[in-house]
Amino acid sequence: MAYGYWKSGRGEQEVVFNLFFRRNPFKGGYAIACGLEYILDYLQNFRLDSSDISYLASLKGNDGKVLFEADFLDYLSNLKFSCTVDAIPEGTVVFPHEPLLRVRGPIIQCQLIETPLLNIINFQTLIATKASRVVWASKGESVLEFGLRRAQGIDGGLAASRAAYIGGCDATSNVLAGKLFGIPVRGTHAHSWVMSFESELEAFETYAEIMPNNCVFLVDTYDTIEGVKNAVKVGQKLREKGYKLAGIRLDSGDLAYLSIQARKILDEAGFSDTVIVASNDLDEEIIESLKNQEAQISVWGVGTKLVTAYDQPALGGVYKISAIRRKDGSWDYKMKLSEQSIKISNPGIQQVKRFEKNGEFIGDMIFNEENFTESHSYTMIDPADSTRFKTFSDEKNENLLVRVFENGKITFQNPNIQQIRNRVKEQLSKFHAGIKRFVNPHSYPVGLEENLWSLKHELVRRLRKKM
Ligand SMILES: Nc1ncnc2c1ncn2[C@@H]1O[C@H](COP(=O)(O)OP(=O)(O)OP(=O)(O)O)[C@@H](O)[C@H]1O
Ligand SMILES: O=P(O)(O)OC[C@H]1O[C@H](OP(=O)(O)OP(=O)(O)O)[C@H](O)[C@@H]1O
Ligand SMILES: O=C(O)c1cccnc1
Repeated sequence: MAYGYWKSGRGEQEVVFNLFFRRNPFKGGYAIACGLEYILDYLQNFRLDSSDISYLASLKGNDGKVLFEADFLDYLSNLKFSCTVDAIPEGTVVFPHEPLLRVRGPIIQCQLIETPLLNIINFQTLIATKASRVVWASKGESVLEFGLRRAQGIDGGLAASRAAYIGGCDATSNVLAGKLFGIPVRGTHAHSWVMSFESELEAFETYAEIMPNNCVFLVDTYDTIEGVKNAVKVGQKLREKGYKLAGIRLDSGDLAYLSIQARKILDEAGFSDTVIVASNDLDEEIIESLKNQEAQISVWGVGTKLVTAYDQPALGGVYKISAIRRKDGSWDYKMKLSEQSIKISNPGIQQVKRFEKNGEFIGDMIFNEENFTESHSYTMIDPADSTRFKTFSDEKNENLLVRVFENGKITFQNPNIQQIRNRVKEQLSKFHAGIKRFVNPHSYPVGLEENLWSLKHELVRRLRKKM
């Protein structure tokens, strides 16, 4: 496509693209925007070096001839990224059809970055959302991300650890993620530690001698209840030396039943401060169920199902063109038609206003920034049902998209990972709890500002007539 735009003399034509998703992941009521930091890094380093150009020069078409002419490759080797990018900051709660990113600039450049942008945002947004659900299920108890061993490759594992921390996990067992992103690292020990000794007791005792301050014993290698008793024996020795038995970990069997039994044994031996960690294919639904069963677990180790987003392995984010600059300087608004109304994209230079009343978010309005004036009162229409509308008068509001890249430079100070994680917490606390429930969540109102709604319907009529 880039070659086509260049060859037809349209490569520099100014356009606007929006990146958005159409459905909340996990049949949930929201998503958490994540991945902007990677995007800014990518855009800042965007270039094709000589090895890229040589590779492209070697590509042949179906006729066996060289695919790209030398002048085009020359153009590519001199290409500097000059688009203007607006984005919703990481850690913001977002909803279907809201542009998470808006890219404006020469069509060749906007197009070349489509796949990287989608790759980064789709994955990290998905994992941050999954993490926030797992954390919601844990009701404020600690969630440790244990996913690297089953993550989608090393780079996927790294990005997943970052997104999981942003989504609300407290720490990761991925030490590289700790080093690179400043995420706290935590972990216990594996069955192999126990199995490498003659007995479980000897394994725990040796561990306690070496790391008396970090004893969380995995008790299920042979028999969980016997394992808890062994942990208590070592705990008593630790106590005599002035240390504490920090915890035990359950990794198999009925986690509700075993945690209740383990709690009794620990309490009776005076270890009421010793925490019970659980792991084993946990996700938000199992955690919710275990809590309903009054499981005595206070730290949750969650791996595979979190970092692979097991029940929905991809967010369906897309990148659609929504405006093209005409020669006379005006915008020609664009949209994609579809038989399915959910797939009809929105036209315009889109921005999102989030309204707030008494500390609670009450609705988001997508509007066309061109020909838009700030006022006291706004009306938005439900895109799925034009008879439903919502009016906002004098309510506090905020435009969600901010300028992050302009004239080849980053123009936005991305907050540090801690601040992004705090933003998630703060944002989630301002939405009605109904959007967070797992079954049939409440649908938060997101509408089209009335002029954008009219523009969209006028365009649909015109496009359908043309066909
Ligand atoms: N009380 C419970 N209620 C709901 N789910 C549970 C409960 N206890 C454990 N689970 C979950 O059920 C699944 C049990 O997995 P599985 O059948 O592999 O059993 P296991 O005891 O782990 O066996 P193995 O010893 O082979 O690991 C896990 O996802 C676990 O988190
Ligand atoms: O279940 P997840 O959510 O992915 O959490 C991480 C899992 O990885 C480990 O299991 P593994 O079977 O690899 O055993 P190990 O502890 O003996 O290494 C750990 O014991 C957890 O069960
Ligand atoms: O217990 C742990 O620390 C652990 C287990 C599996 C994966 N990561 C960490």
